[in-house]
Amino acid sequence: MTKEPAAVFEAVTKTYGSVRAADGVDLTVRRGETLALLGRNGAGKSTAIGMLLGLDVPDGGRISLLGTTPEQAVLAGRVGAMLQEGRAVSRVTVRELVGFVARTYPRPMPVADALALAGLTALADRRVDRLSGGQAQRVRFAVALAGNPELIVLDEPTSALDVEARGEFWEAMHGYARRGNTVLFSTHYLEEADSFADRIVVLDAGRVVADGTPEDLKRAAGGALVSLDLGGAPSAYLSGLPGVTEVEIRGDRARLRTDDSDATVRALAARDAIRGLEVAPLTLNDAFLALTRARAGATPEPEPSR
Ligand SMILES: Nc1ncnc2c1ncn2[C@@H]1O[C@H](COP(=O)(O)OP(=O)(O)OP(=O)(O)O)[C@@H](O)[C@H]1O
Repeated sequence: MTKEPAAVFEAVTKTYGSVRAADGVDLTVRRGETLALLGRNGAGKSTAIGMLLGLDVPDGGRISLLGTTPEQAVLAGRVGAMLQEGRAVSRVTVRELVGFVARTYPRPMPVADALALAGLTALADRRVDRLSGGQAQRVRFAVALAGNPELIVLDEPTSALDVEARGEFWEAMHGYARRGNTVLFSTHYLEEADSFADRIVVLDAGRVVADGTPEDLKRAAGGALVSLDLGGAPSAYLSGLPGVTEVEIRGDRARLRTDDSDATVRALAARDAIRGLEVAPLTLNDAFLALTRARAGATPEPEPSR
């Protein structure tokens, strides 16, 4: 197998009217990794995926896919995709549908392999319009596998699935990834990115704001959360306590982000300010919020009443 990266974005920009949907995206997707593109609604995930697949053209910068152009890679069946919408045809069986798509590619995957990888062997003779939502999604996965792709691109693949169907879907995807293939998926679900990706790239307002393993992201956003009841006492001093990087007051409760929770708690104790104390490690959700909130110019989520 050639050694070029699975995909490379270089200074990619895309503007829709006044919206910068891609604002200088630089990203290299390595072969064999499972990478999550994580971001809020409108962060630019679908735009990046559309350009990667050659469905949309960047205004500036360059994208290469498997060492060639997106168009060439897609035509050769080297890339499979599952995009957000897409209605299954009716009346044909699962096997017929996957076989039909496979025949349109130069070097297809054997249909039995695609069905097995998607966990559909037992459903091969079922009509595609008589499947549950989770099974129908796995059929779309089998269709994406039909060309025997080296890379598969999934735009929010599990957004409509329940927890069990989601688990089955990811099990199928892991079988494909274990063959040394590359998976790029977008998601809003932090837990999904955490559980299934080797690497998470956070997009915000068309920019890459973080890139690393889930653990890297938690570390980059810093430490722990210390929360306590204020008991009516003033709160201005909290931001000056050792380790504290961010203070949030909700009602009578203060939430402190700290990169040295021991020092913060000692300082609180010295002021006799420990009431209802809780110390919790930073979750991926906290890390994500901190990363997307910290961007200059980013629109913050509306905060509940302060
Ligand atoms: N064809 C288009 N015409 C105009 N604006 C667009 C178009 N496509 C995307 N946008 C805008 O570009 C921005 C990025 O959209 P995009 O769909 O890439 O985000 P996303 O991260 O995929 O969001 P979601 O999670 O909601 O799918 C948004 O502000 C969106 O409204």
